[in-house]
Amino acid sequence: MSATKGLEGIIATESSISSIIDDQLTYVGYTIDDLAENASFEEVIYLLWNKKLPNQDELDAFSDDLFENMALPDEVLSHFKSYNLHSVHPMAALRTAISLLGLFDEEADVMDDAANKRKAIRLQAKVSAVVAAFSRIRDGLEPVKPKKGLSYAANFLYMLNDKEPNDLEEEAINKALVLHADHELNASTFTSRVCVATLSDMYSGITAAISALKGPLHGGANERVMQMLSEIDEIDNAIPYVKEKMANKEKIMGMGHRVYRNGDPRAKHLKKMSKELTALKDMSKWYEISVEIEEYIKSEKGLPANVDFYSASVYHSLGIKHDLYTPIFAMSRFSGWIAHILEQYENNRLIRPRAEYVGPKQQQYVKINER
Ligand SMILES: CC(=O)SCCNC(=O)CCNC(=O)[C@H](O)C(C)(C)COP(=O)(O)OP(=O)(O)OC[C@H]1O[C@@H](n2cnc3c(N)ncnc32)[C@H](O)[C@@H]1OP(=O)(O)O
Ligand SMILES: O=C([O-])CC(=O)C(=O)O
Repeated sequence: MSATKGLEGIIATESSISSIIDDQLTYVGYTIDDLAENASFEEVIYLLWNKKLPNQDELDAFSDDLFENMALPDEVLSHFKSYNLHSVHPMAALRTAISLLGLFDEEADVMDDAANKRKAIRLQAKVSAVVAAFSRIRDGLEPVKPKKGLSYAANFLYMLNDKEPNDLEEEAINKALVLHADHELNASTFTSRVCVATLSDMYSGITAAISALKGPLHGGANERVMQMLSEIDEIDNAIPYVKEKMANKEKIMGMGHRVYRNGDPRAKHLKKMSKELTALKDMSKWYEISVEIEEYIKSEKGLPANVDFYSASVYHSLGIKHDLYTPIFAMSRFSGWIAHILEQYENNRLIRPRAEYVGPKQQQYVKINER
């Protein structure tokens, strides 16, 4: 037995949700390019959970169901007033709030298909309200209730800003949500599957996944990309900055990928959006600095930009606080995690790989006073 570091290249499960083949990403067989150009996030959630696109009636009913389930229990809202929101990361707050929501869901531990589908809707609906409410309460503002008739993307911005977004802002968030929804067996999705393969409940699987997404090598990279862009600040500083980072063996956030070698197919959509939005908001320098870094790292290390790289300047141009970038990623990825949790339950077996033991052997216990 010998170990494969980071499980690189190991096929750990079968799945019919999303695939990455020859650097092409598909959800249930639809290319990400097709979906990014045409689909609403609600259609994508439906697709991932039902393995088919909804017709108009199905979409209307599904969207209504999401809307009806967005309200948060008062206890979840009031718990945000019980600690210093300025001293915790919103991903930690999200992790706790979702776990807390489970305590108010009478079906949390009911494991049949129908109950799991109802919990799926509740979780997907409420996550956007949790992220928006956290941000508003942190700013000393009252949470805003969702508005009937708005899309999932528009409702999130409405609950966040107490203002309906314009078409371009709604389109940008919708596209970002579509692009981040699922990604085969990434670290957080794998985490959720490992968790529920013990027949633990959906809230536990999602809470575990949030915990994995939070890390800077995964979803946490998008916030750090914006931190890097802010530190660089001027285009002339970009290359000296990344050269110094690389000389210190530090990673450049938003660059590189375990699976894609020639480029992440989602990045070009975010790059285009970043170009358009930053130009419109008179913030082109963030796009230009990003391009400078991308080209330099590509030529020096052969590493492509990943999905986190251009999402940073997109969210910045929408006026979103930097530490909400990873929670927005989570909002989208809830749909993929839930699809994988449902798929795991459908054909479950405990996930329990082996470790190659490399520690000392044949040791003899020595009494404490003789050590
Ligand atoms: C949604 C997502 O999760 S997308 C990924 C988000 N994460 C990031 O953007 C963080 C920055 N990127 C990284 O840390 C990595 O590229 C990962 C974690 C995404 C993939 O990691 P791995 O597949 O394990 O690649 P690994 O870390 O082994 O890198 C291979 C080589 O490329 C280098 N490398 C990889 N990514 C980077 C980077 N971002 N900056 C500089 N060098 C890098 C490594 O130093 C290593 O070089 P070496 O062979 O000379 O030692
Ligand atoms: O697949 C991965 O390893 C990381 C990633 O891009 C994602 O989760 O979207």
